[in-house]
Amino acid sequence: MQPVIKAHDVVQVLNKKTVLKGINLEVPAGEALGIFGTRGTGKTTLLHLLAGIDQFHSGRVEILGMDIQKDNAYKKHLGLVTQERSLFRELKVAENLDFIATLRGGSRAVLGQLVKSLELNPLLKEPVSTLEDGAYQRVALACALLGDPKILLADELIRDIDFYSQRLLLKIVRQFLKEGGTFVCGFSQMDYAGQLNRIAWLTDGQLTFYRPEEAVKEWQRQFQEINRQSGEPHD
Ligand SMILES: Nc1ncnc2c1ncn2[C@@H]1O[C@H](COP(=O)(O)OP(=O)(O)OP(=O)(O)O)[C@@H](O)[C@H]1O
Repeated sequence: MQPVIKAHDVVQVLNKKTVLKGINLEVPAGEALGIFGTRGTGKTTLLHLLAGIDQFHSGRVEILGMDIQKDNAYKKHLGLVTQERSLFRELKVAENLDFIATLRGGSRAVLGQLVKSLELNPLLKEPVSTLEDGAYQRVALACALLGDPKILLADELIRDIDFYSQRLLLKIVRQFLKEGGTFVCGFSQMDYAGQLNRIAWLTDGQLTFYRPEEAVKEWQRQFQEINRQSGEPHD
């Protein structure tokens, strides 16, 4: 079967710095792929390029069989949760949801279902600017899933938020995957690797692929190596 996302030799240069140095990636339908990397390795850069927010320097990306530099139609099948808050801050939660549902052709039934499953009812009248991080991420995920996307891209979906919101968000992502969706997320805390099918580890502008348990082992190995070099105890 044709991968839903395919990147070939993608290079991105930002401010004269080559951030991505030849990304090759194939994501099959239904996969939960994590793009892992420490701070500033280029996870957001890669996700923004897949989402069509930023043009890239060279290479080729196909999403749902479309060359994204030539055909924009793939965007209606994407949902995106950005790392920076990108909803309308001064609008209420309900107004954000209504606006995005209208823009993306999301049905009232889907909107109602997302409000229920992400437990947004108590938040509907709140301005987005007042939400704490976990509540904000629940609204952001609802907005991304309006319009029934086939692919969900998310940047640090559950980092540094309350445990209850984390569990709700992961539950909805699992449901999205069960219904045939494809999930690609950037993350920087290896604790979440077990939620994913495969890890694409971004180092020095290139990806290395691991099974989640292998990635965890490699992370522990690197951690111990750093401790060893700095004279700290191993465990
Ligand atoms: N618009 C830009 N102009 C110039 N440099 C940029 C730009 N955006 C990002 N960078 C640089 O590109 C590199 C990768 O940044 P990016 O935000 O993609 O990393 P990241 O892995 O998502 O980091 P974090 O975990 O901190 O979010 C960093 O060195 C960053 O400073």
